[in-house]
Amino acid sequence: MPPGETMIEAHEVSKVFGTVRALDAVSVSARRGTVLALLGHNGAGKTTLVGILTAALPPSSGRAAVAGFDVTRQPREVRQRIGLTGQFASVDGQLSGRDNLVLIARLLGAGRTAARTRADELLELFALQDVATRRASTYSGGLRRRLDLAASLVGHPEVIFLDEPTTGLDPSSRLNLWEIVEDLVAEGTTVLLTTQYLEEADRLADSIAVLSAGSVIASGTAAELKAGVGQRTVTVTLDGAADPALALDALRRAALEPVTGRENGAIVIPIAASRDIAAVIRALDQVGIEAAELSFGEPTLDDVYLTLAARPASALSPLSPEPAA
Ligand SMILES: Nc1ncnc2c1ncn2[C@@H]1O[C@H](COP(=O)(O)OP(=O)(O)OP(=O)(O)O)[C@@H](O)[C@H]1O
Repeated sequence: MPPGETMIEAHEVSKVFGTVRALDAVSVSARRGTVLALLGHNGAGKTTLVGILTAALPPSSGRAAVAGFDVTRQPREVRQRIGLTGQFASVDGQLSGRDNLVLIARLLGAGRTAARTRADELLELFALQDVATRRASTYSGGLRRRLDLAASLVGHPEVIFLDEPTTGLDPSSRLNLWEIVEDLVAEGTTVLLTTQYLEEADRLADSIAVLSAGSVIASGTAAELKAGVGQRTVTVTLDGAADPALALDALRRAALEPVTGRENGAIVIPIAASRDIAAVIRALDQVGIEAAELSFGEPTLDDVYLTLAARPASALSPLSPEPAA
């Protein structure tokens, strides 16, 4: 399959459990070698969508395909091409890390020698050699996640589903896992990631879909989402001798809209473009004020999330068009 091929696609997928509409006409897609992140509070529908895309759960309506195979009509082909981690973990705590990987390779049909070779490759890739013969139940959280991810890769999947891969990990284990995911993606693996950590989506995801009560309420790149709700700002801290009123006046004359910030009387200036940073400095310079400190603030995904969460459900609409399938 050539690069750029759509590897994950859900088109108007709905799922109804009795009276609960867990998913309502959800459309998402991801191209080969990219990361799609699903964000959403508990109960938003992330697990249900992952269940449908992994051919574990039939959709009530709509269609979904993974690696070009329809999840309803070709579930076997789909399952052969995917790896699952997280809430779907298949690691047996009573077995060593190595025996887990060998067992999975054998279950996937590899011969004894090939299974051992694959296990050793993965132990090396995930730096698990030193603990390879220890029971998995004795592993730390970080080691367990690495083994879990290694287990999902035994069959060389084209698409992997990472369900909250770093929840509960310390910062260095989290970073380590992010680097592994980035390497896999660089080699062409496609990743669907569910996460509660906006920083994780920001770092790893090429595109993000925000789910709320079964609907996609926003989608796009992290930058697009931030531009949709966030506001870039310049924050200026004056030194004690400078007159804040004079500074505010000068900034207003430069067609800027400064507000006095909450901390240390700092002045916060919303800006539309990078050139406005220069306008801030020029305006202050013209009245002989030098900023003691000047910082530039990008909206964060947290801003996006908080803004979306604050909107009444009736006002929710996608911030940007769905990425083309
Ligand atoms: N088998 C089921 N039967 C009935 N309702 C279900 C079933 N599975 C999920 N739901 C409901 O569907 C909605 C979406 O659940 P889902 O587990 O997909 O959300 P989620 O975003 O994955 O949440 P979490 O982060 O808690 O796993 C919830 O209201 C949930 O209670």
